[in-house]
Amino acid sequence: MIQGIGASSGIAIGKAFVLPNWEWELPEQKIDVADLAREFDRLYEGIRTSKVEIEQMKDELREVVGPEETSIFDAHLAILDDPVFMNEIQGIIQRQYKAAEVAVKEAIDHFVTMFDLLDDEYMKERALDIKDVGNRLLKHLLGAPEITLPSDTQPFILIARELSPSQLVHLNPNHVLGIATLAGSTTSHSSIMARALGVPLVVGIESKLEEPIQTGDQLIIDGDLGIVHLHPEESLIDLYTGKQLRQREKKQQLKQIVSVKPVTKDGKEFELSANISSLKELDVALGSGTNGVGLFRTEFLYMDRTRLPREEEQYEVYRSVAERLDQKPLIIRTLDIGGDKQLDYFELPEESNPFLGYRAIRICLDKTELFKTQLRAILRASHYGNVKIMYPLISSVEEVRAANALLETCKQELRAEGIGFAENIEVGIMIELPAAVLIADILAEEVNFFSIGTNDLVQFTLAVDRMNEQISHLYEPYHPAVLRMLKLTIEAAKRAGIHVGVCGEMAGDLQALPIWLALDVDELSMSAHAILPVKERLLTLKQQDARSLFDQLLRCSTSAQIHELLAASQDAPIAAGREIVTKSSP
Ligand SMILES: C=C(OP(=O)(O)O)C(=O)O
Repeated sequence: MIQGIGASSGIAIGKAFVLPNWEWELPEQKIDVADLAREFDRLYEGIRTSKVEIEQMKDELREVVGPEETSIFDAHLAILDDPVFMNEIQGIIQRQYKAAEVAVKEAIDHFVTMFDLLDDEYMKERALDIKDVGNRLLKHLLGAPEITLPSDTQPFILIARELSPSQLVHLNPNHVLGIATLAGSTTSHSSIMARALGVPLVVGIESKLEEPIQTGDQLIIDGDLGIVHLHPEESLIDLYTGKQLRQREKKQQLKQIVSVKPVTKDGKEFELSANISSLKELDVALGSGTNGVGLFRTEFLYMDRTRLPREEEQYEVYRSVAERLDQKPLIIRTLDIGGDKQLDYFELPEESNPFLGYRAIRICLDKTELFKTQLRAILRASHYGNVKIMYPLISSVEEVRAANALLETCKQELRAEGIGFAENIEVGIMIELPAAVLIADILAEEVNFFSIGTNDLVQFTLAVDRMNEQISHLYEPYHPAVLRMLKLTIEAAKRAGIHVGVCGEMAGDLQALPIWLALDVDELSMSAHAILPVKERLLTLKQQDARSLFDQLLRCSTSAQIHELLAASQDAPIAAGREIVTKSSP
């Protein structure tokens, strides 16, 4: 039995598939003269495979959007035939005795830097094309870093050192029964994605691992207790099979409340919405009777690829989600990369504190073309549903105004082009920084809604890196300081009369429900799998009781006391007046 940390609940029983090393390592040593011919053969084979892949994508896209939109692929094919690009690569191999992948990487860097220096949008676009094609070629030369199915194509339990969000987007939840990682934290974006996909996940097993797990080993993953069982006995497998069955029955039973309104016993109604990061998560959300999408993490559209998605590609996805939601609200969060969300083709600077660094709205306000491309795509999609825009990581009014000014420019462009969009599209912000909480009253004057990002808000309030396993015990959503942050934000929104939701992981935590009830939050947006369990508990609660409980929570001086009160309220209906020893409210 290996004790780790449960990061996504559920049970998986099956065989291990151990992910080989993911690193793209470029060979350092030079090649021998005798190997020159072999390097050229590898290069030509890589080019051939890349061309076949591009032709296939072109055919697939032609069927969906028609031949006009596929010209980009012709441009990419032309680069692979371009004598200047190819001469550069061949020259590096021939004259400097470097391996084909090194030569390709150096040629990409050379042309991209050269084109980027020219103050010409067309050439900058060409630089992106070169990066895209070059990365595809590199992928084939180095061996594609994709999760491929084990050869017997049986569903498996994935074992990896750590999984990045961009690696997780490759996963087909039908093939992956569960995941265990040697490192990792429960609040990383990979863990959030695993929960969204409904895949059981245990992280941080490295220190307890006495023997390495091998592909083919029999395993049980218990995402609820954070345990991995290696080579379990038959009796244990039987025990877990029974537990798995009961969990499935519970899920079935919860389906009975899909169309029941999420209203407390004394009439407080919540909007229960889903967080999604891809179209595939939308099905689960719709099957859970979601009120809409309270957070579309669009950065995942930018992953699993070799270049930035174009306006048309983004528009197609946003429009498709908006249409499938059929006038239910769709809050699209603009690009939130940085921190643990990296893009292979978009090199972010090395930073000592990436979570405090060049990320999210800061990148968008710097790379305005990139931002405008996304804003245009969202605006165009707004013509087809109830779409709203949300900016992440806002720390000041200036940022909101700068983002809105770019939005206005995009609107003007679309008007001039005769393209339809929702003129009065609502704009909101994430409240995830203490600075935003403290000026929530001022920010509320600038926007239509707030959505509280508790994941980052906890991280920044407590100065605890959400990715750092060593201090994960300090990452405490039920810290008295966090409760005060939530109260300040929600009260500011209420005073200003704007809509306020919560879209961090706390929104789907059953324990936190009385807090939202007491503070009168409008919307809770969570992993689609959490919607029905949250609704089930909500139906048993009373807002009036939650208010009394919250008064007590505010008087707690420690997180332990807060947990104790919340846990007690979970075991029994909230008993107003249940007291523990607390200090008086400041
Ligand atoms: C929802 C949030 O954003 P992220 O995607 O960073 O988890 C949050 O911080 O609570």
